[in-house]
Amino acid sequence: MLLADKTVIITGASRGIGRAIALECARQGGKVVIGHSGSEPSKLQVASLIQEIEQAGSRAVDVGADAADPDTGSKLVKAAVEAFGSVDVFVNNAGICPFHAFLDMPREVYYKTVDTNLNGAYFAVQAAANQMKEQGRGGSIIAVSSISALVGGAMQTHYTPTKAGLLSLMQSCAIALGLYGIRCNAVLPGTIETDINKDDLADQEKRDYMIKRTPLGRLGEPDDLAGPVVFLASDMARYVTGASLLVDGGMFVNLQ
Ligand SMILES: NC(=O)C1=CN([C@@H]2O[C@H](COP(=O)(O)OP(=O)(O)OC[C@H]3O[C@@H](n4cnc5c(N)ncnc54)[C@H](OP(=O)(O)O)[C@@H]3O)[C@@H](O)[C@H]2O)C=CC1
Ligand SMILES: C[C@H](O)[C@@H]1OC(=O)[C@H](O)[C@@H]1O
Repeated sequence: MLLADKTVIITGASRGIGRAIALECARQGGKVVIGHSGSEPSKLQVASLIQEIEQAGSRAVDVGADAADPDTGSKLVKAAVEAFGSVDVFVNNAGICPFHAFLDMPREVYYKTVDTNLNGAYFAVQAAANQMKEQGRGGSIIAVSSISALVGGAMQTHYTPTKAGLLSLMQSCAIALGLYGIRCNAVLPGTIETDINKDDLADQEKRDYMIKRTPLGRLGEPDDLAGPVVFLASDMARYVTGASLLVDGGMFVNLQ
């Protein structure tokens, strides 16, 4: 098992990509801290996820706290240390993408998106890194960025800068934390079918267009991210830091 004896914190793990990552980490022997918003629906989703993780033979605890809050990272780290004694892997995954046009972007939508996706992540990565430094045996930090770190979207002008920001944060942290054996990498998903784009992909024309742009001929599933994240989390990736891995079925390189 690739993550035996490791404690993994994953933000936004109640559903979608984060949930798939949490389950695979557990299957690989990792003990899991599940971050989520703390809303009533998320509590139910997390309860069923913890059951699945236990059935897979591992253990999990959850922390319901707003990813936008700069104190949430410390709460996740505290929960990990209390429950399992360490933090070995931190996956920053929580995110929102409320599609909206640029010219009349409401300030509150802009700030909420940047706070949730990037500002909270900055302090969460900092909290995880400080814990890993204290433990003295390195660690792995992974940000779920996006193909949108590299390309634009007319309805995502508030969102794409957060994904570029996460990619850049991992690159700079790889330099800042290499000294402590802490590796920092980013995964860049393409279009993965989850709640975040349910409404957008309900438009059949848009859906067909996104599939047509993808050389592998289908949209992504949350589980498509699980393997790449587990690899980066594991010691198999021991010399990989500052890297970014597109997980997009080939969409990015498909110009013509
Ligand atoms: N789906 C896609 O095509 C792509 C997604 N991504 C990125 O992947 C990540 C996961 O997205 P995805 O799984 O698709 O989306 P989902 O909407 O399915 O899941 C989002 C997750 O983030 C959590 N979350 C959202 N807001 C907050 C908050 N304020 N505080 C705490 N947790 C919060 C949710 O928790 P709760 O259930 O409690 O609300 C949920 O667990 C995001 O960062 C997204 O940008 C990147 C590229 C493509
Ligand atoms: C939410 C979008 O469908 C999704 O988010 C991303 O980061 C991808 O680039 C897609 O646009």
